[in-house]
Amino acid sequence: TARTTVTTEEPKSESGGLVLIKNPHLDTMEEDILYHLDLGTRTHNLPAMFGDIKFVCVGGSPNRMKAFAQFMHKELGLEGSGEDLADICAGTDRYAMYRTGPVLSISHGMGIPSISIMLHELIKLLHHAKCRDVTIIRIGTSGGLGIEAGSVVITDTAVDASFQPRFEQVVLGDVVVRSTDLDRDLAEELLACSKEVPDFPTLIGHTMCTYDFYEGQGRLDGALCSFSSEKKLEYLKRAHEAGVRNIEMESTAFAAMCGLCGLKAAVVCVALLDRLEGDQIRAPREVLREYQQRPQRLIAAFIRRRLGLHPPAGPALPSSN
Ligand SMILES: O=P(O)(O)O[C@@H]1C[C@H](O)[C@@H](CO)O1
Ligand SMILES: O=c1cc[nH]c(=O)[nH]1
Repeated sequence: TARTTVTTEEPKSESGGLVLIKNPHLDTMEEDILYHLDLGTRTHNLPAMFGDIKFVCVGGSPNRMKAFAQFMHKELGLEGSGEDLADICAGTDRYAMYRTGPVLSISHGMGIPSISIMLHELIKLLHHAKCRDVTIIRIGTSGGLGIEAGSVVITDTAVDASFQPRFEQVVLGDVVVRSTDLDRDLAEELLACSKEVPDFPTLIGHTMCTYDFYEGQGRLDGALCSFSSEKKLEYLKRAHEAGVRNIEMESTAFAAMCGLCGLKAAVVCVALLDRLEGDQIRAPREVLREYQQRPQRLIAAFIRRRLGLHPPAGPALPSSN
């Protein structure tokens, strides 16, 4: 078990747009194998493959991230249908990665351990590839808190299950605490872009990140539950009063790791339900599929705007994700 709590207030040094790697050991390595991505510095020319990437989008499901890359391909007006985009990480089934134009789309699986492994390797990839001025966005799903199902939440602050803006990682037996600040200007820019996709509500709020979908998010419907429905509601209402508008399972680790490495980061998640009204996700699959597309449509509008591709093209997303 962990012994001490060490609070790190590591300053964000000026990176000149480059990705900051805070690991002196990396410089001494002759080769870096990005094992879970099936990529490496000896086996792949990472600057040639990825050097011009400007937008990285991550999300839990491999199919969602493939659908997003295909959608972006069309939105950017690139040649071909985009249906044949290849999985760059096809040699491993841990994560899936697609690129189209300056956009990289990668899956991260469920929960902090899974996204954290992916981010270590992705951030090193961006560093080895000498990428500059990269914006990274998590496009996900979540449980809403006091908001209508289908609403999209842009996170201003990622908080833990005690509503604190921190991410705790056990390192050599000590608990290391890292800040979970996200880029305020980016969140406001995304909110402004949401005016271009007016058919669903978009708001800014705190996002609570938990280590579990069931007990960890105060659900009564898991295999284990040791609390009453009153206690659950009391907890969720306290979260709401603290500014939490949605709950998911990756945002604190994502915010902490990207922030320390100098990446401008945002979290944009759709709410699949209002947790003040229930625990089970009852919406039909078709409805859930359309909900999942909402953050993708918002981010497409944002990327198009950043690239000067205005006004939005607006073709429908494929029905798969
Ligand atoms: O990336 P997604 O939207 O899949 O992430 C949320 C948080 C958990 O990973 C998962 C739980 O259903 O959904
Ligand atoms: O309630 C929910 C829905 C999606 N993802 C979560 O983590 N929680």
